[in-house]
Amino acid sequence: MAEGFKIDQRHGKSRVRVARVWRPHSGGHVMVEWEVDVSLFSDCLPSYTSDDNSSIVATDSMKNTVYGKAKECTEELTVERFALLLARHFTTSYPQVTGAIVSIVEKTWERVLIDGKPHSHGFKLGSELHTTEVTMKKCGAVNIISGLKNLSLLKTTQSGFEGFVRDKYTLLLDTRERIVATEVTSSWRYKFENISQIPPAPFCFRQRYNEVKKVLSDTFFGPVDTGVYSPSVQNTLYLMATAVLNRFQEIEWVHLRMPNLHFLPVNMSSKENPNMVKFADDVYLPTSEPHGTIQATISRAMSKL
Ligand SMILES: O=c1[nH]c(=O)c2[nH]c(=O)[nH]c2[nH]1
Repeated sequence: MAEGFKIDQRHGKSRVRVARVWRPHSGGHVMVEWEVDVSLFSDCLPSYTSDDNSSIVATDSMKNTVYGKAKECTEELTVERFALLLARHFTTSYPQVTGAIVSIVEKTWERVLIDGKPHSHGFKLGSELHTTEVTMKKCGAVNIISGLKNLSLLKTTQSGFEGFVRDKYTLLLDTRERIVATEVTSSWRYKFENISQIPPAPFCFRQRYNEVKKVLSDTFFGPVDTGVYSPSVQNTLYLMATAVLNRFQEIEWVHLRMPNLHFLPVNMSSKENPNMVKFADDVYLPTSEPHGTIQATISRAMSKL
């Protein structure tokens, strides 16, 4: 590189919003809403060091490609497969592009049920987001990460926190009875390392996403009648992540970020009315700030063989 500098660079288009509707003759409409980020590793150093833009793939063209490819996809597909398709396109179409990162966030438009019957073209927005980040090199090496955001979970009992460090700054009392609430952000890596290893249908990334979400929330809650006691968010996070790894062999690691959204006991009193509100596991002050944040990445230990 000229002038004794090194440069590490990529360029792309962020927050390309696209919705795609499929209208099969046989049944109800299918629709998705995506926000796509594309970032390309490409040999275009002269554009940084001079006025030579001749090797730049314009970010405007990247945006147009998102819409062009959405149009060309005549069959419903998942965010993972759309990200793979875009990454493959960019890394094979331009000699100077050596790699691509395509990230997509999908909103959950769910088919409406009216009196238990699925509506043919009516959808309502769920709160969770399905995310993916596909990194691909020209040779077809891939890294596929999927995830979810905004999965809000709460238990009114079967949670406590005791035995933690006590020093002069500690005010929190030990408890075996509290509300635990969180908004889970998770990501997990599929072990497929080359596009040739990605299983064709019936393997479905959306189905796997739904199954992972179910394993995470079922583990958080425990059995319907009895629940399961949580001694800390840390322990619950660990059980959630390991349940996913035990269930799905094609998942290599799971990252979980779980804010501890505190519901504080309400006690209110005055001299005249010392017991106006005396906390008896009934009245809480929900808070979002400040909150604890517990996060970990859990993977399988390497076999000692
Ligand atoms: O489950 C918890 N983990 C903590 O690390 C922590 N810290 C705290 O103040 N409350 C809690 N609860």
